[in-house]
Parts: sequence; structure tokens; C-alpha cells
Amino acid sequence: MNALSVREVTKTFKDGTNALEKVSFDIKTGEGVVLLGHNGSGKSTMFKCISGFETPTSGEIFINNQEITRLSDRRYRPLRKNIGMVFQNFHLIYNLSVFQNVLFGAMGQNRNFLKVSAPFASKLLREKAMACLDRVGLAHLASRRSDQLSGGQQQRVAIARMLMQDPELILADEPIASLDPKAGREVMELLWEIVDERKLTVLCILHQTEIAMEFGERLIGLNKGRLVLDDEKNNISKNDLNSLYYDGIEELSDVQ
Ligand SMILES: Nc1ncnc2c1ncn2[C@@H]1O[C@H](COP(=O)(O)OP(=O)(O)OP(=O)(O)O)[C@@H](O)[C@H]1O
Repeated sequence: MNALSVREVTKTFKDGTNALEKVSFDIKTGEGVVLLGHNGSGKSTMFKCISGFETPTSGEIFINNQEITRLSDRRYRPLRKNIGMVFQNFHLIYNLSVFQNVLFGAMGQNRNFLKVSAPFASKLLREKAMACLDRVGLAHLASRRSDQLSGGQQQRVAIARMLMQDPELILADEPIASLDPKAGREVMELLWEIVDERKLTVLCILHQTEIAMEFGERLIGLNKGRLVLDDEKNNISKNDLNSLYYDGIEELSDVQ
């Protein structure tokens, strides 16, 4: 079964910018796919269309075989609960504790601010938040303010918050772009371990081609809004990756 199907999706913004042009791909349930492409190639626009924050100009998107392309926000909201998002800049509330940030991950299921506020949350939710924090190795920092953590730790908190949602599909938008190479690798290893153990589906935007080749089972690539690469990692050459960024004119030196 496909967790995600994108069918001939085109997105033209009001100012005439063609961000996506007839992009099609499928992601099977449990698959880990990396999305690559130069700045401005349409990756974020693709994510916004999948998560319902932009509407494609034409084409269709299906999540678990249900078409979501033009659902109203009210009808899309219950489906969005199943999509866990991880962002480059973590999107934590920095003057609140780590624990509170993780509890907020249950907002989609509860829709009541008090139910996910630390002093009022149920024992069940509080225990779940601690278990999620424990899974990312940060239970001992639960009471610390989020702005007193390193970047790698903040991304781990964001992953714990995402786990509170019990998502089925994860959209990770450059999850390691703000981190140094060591912290970035640790976050990728953690994310992929969790994806494997929970049999989640993941689509992950990356700019580091060597990390993409290491973690992605399959790589897809956009160039100027068009899908120009979609293959298993083992079938992808250095030239395939170069052509995503440089139209084959220059060479990347860091790709093995
Ligand atoms: N709201 C908008 N209105 C007009 N043009 C937009 C809008 N959002 C994005 N674009 C344009 O659409 C194109 C694709 O942008 P997008 O942000 O999807 O690229 P990206 O691949 O995510 O880039 P990056 O790697 O820099 O994040 C760019 O030309 C961008 O300027």
C-alpha cells in the first residue's frame, strides 16, 4: 500500500512562479525516502502541498489512498494528526520546559490547550511525554527550559514532540541543516532508528548528498520544479546527483 501518492502536481503561485510542474511519485508504507534538490527547486512547496498548507494548482495527492488535495482545513485536520513534522529550526517554544514542549505534541488529538498543559494534563499523557523523552535520551532534561539545550538536543525534543502524535507519515524538512556534522549524524541515526522500530513512512528533505546516500533507501530529486530523479540508492551515480545541482556542468567533490 502507498502511504503517499503524488499525481502530476503543479503549483503556480499568484505571481506566476512555477514551483512544481507535473510532479508524480509514490511512497510505500514503511519506506524511507530522501528528497533532494537545489535551493528554490520546489521541495518546501511540495511539503506544504502534502501537509495541506498550500493547494496544488492541478494534480492530486493521496495519503493512505485518501485524496487530500482540496480538502477544507476542517476536513484535513483529522488527517494531519497522522503527519509528524520535523523542521530545520525545531519550532520549540523556547521559554517553556522541555516536558511542556513534548506535551504540546498531543494537541492534535486533544484540541484543548488545558489538556496538554503540564499542570492539568492527565497522568496518561504525562507518562507518554516522559516515555517519548526517554526514547530520545532526554528524560533527565525534562524540566529544563528549551532554550538551555544544544541544537542537537532541541531537535531531539522536537522528535519527542512529534512522537506524542503517534504519526504514520513523517515529513522532515532539512532536520540537520542547523546542526554540526556530529550532532546532525546523531539526529539522523535517531530519527531512522525510530522510523524503523515503529515502521513509519518518512520523506526527508536533505542538502547533504552523502548523508542522503547513507540513510535514504530511495532518493527523489527536483530540479526547477520537475522530478528528475527517482530511484533506489544503489542505482544512483555521482553524475545523477551532480545533475540535480549543477545541470552536469560542475562536479560535487564530496559525493562518493
Ligand atoms: N508563496 C510564494 N509565492 C511566490 N513564490 C513562491 C512562494 N513560495 C515559494 N515560492 C517560489 O517557488 C520556488 C520554489 O520554492 P521552495 O521554497 O519550494 O524551494 P526549496 O526547494 O524548498 O528551496 P530551499 O532549498 O531554498 O528551501 C522558488 O522560486 C520560490 O521563490
